[in-house]
Amino acid sequence: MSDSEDSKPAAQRTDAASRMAWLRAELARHDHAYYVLDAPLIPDADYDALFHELQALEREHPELRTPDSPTQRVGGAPLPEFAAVRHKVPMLSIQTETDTTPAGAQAFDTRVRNKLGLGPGDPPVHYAAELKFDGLAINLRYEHGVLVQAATRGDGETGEDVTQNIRTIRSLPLRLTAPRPPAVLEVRGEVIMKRADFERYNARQRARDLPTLVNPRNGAAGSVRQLDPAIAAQRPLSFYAYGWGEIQDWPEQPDTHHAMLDALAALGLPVAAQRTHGPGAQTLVAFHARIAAERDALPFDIDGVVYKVDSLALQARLGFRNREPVWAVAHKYPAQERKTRVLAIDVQVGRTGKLTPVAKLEPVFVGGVTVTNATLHNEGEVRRKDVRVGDTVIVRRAGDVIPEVVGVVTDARPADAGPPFDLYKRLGGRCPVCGSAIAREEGEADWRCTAGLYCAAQRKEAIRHFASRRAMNIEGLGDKLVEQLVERGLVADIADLYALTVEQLAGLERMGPKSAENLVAELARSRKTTLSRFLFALGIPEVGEATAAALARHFGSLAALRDAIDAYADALAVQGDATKAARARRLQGQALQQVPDVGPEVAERITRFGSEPHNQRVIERLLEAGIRWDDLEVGPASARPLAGKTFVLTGTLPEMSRDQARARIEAAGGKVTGSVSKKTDYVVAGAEPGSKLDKARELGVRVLDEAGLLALLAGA
Ligand SMILES: NC(=O)c1ccc[n+]([C@@H]2O[C@H](COP(=O)([O-])OP(=O)(O)OC[C@H]3O[C@@H](n4cnc5c(N)ncnc54)[C@H](O)[C@@H]3O)[C@@H](O)[C@H]2O)c1
Ligand SMILES: [Zn+2]
Repeated sequence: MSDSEDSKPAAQRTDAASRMAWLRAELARHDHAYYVLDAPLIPDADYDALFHELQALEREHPELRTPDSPTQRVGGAPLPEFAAVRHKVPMLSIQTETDTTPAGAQAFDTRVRNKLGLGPGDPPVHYAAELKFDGLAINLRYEHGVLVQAATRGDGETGEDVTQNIRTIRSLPLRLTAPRPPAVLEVRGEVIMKRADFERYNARQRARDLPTLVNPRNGAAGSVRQLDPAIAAQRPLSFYAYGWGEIQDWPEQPDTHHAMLDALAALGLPVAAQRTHGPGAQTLVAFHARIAAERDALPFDIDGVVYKVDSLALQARLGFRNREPVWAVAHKYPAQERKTRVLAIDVQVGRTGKLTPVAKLEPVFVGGVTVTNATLHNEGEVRRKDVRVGDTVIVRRAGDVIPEVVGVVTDARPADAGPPFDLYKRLGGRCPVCGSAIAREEGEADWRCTAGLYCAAQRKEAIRHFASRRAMNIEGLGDKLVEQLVERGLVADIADLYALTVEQLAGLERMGPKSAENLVAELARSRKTTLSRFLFALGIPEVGEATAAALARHFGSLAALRDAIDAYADALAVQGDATKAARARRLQGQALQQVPDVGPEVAERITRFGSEPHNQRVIERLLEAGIRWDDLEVGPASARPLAGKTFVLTGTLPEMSRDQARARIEAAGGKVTGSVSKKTDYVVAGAEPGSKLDKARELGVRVLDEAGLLALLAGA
């Protein structure tokens, strides 16, 4: 028994022993989730706190340290699906400086100087400083300049062979650029996912209502350890070198860390530009401060900076302790992920009407700011993550990205947690800003408010779009002015624009009487427009310039388009279709879907928008304000071969449904009526026709079968 053990009360020791056992088990559980499954259960900061607590207890009670303690190893077990790679030089961890103030750099310098036996009068030690990337450590083996193998760190001794996946990283040279490369050069560095690539990937997944990546680190680790290289190839990854392993036969090998990195860069390997080297702790303190200021603007996440003794000879003298180099330390920044509690889930209406669930949080300091709201993106995401009111969640804020909830700590769900999130129920089907109906198209991830012309949340955007050059082209109605008009209550919707007076406008910031007069004249001029511009200007979701033009060309007048919308709304409302296919067929026959480029989704969007009473009222008021255009002669004559002809349909056609036949006749300019008279030009008869066929024969009206109708439609 050691003296220290004797001097401690027995009770305290058993407490420590049981706490340490618990910490070991807890850390082992988190290691498995993090390293093997790539699915962490808690934020890194919490993990680090547990880890440091265990380290401190082991320092205090060395006799209670066990060989299987997580402090005695690095990383996690390799996945059995990958071939094992035995590292020639172990891949170690790195010591973390817990003090996040400049004193952290000072403490490292002091430790190094003491170990080297340097006194206050001795010259400063030179250091290299670089970024601490937050990704997955990889060892790249180049033999005679050719990449032959890539391996993960694994448990430090044995990693996984991930060569196939690593080859998909575009920025990695498969061959080094040197006339006489080293016989063997193992390059070590981090595979990461840049923030923009991560956001883009997740946005795409969200739009398709598919699972997203938790954070860039997990994205990188998960992609590299993906069993299917084709999937890995779809995930955009990057690599940065920061070290090396085995080296054979490299005559010009430099003798400092910073010169080694320069040499790696010269060989064509990606090395981050953010690094420095110089004498003493002040070099490190300055670098820590500089990178803290640049952190948000970096294209990737970092969790700190790394300091290394620059001279490789001194590094060798300092050596390793506890599987960590004594000559290096990681100095962290405040965490970008933290735990907190969900107080409520609100729904926000975006400027385009998109409804976004937002978690109201117990305030938490993360990524350098206090966060009280975090986006949950859309209903599908909330359900996949199963976020509920009362839950403890992990919140992430990195760079300038909006804070988001990355996951739930399910262990911590209270008994009285809220029910699974249901956006429609939560809102009672109404927009929380304007009370209009909300809708979501099939296959879409987002719910939307349907009253784009009326909803206060969408006001500014609606006016901006209405006035834009390719819409109503109202010159002088810039963003700043739109803000003022809305904020001062002068304009609530686009129809109000036409009631603005010179006096009202002249009172606004940066508006003289002259520019006020000009704007009123511009507004007056804009009243004369085209149907296509007008439809585009309404900002109907999914209706861009091309679709607006197609609608105008097809229907020729607003009245005709309204009829088509009414008919579509009726068709949508029909209940009791046995199958999806039957419903799709019924809608397909509708006039709206005969417009080029207008499929079922767009037709439904147009219908929702056009049937919304608030929107209708705004359109009425625009017309009352004098907006006008010349209706179009619908289509060139060749496109309307049935103009002026009247049809009656009877019986079942072999291919087309009756609705489809009717829509195609109408699209070609013909008219379909219900009963046969002398005015009827054609009766189209299918199988089991009724009395209409007899009537046609009686009156001598021409009778067609489906083939005959198709020939007419084709203009024959
Ligand atoms: N949330 C969890 O459940 C959980 C579980 C286990 C580990 N972790 C986290 O993982 C980290 C500890 O794991 P670790 O040992 O992989 O990493 P570490 O923080 O101990 O650092 C060592 C690693 O840093 C990386 N690195 C990045 N830039 C470097 C540079 N310039 N020079 C040298 N190395 C650089 C290397 O990949 C190296 O393997 C901690 O941040 C911890 O919070 C979290
Ligand atoms: Zn609304």
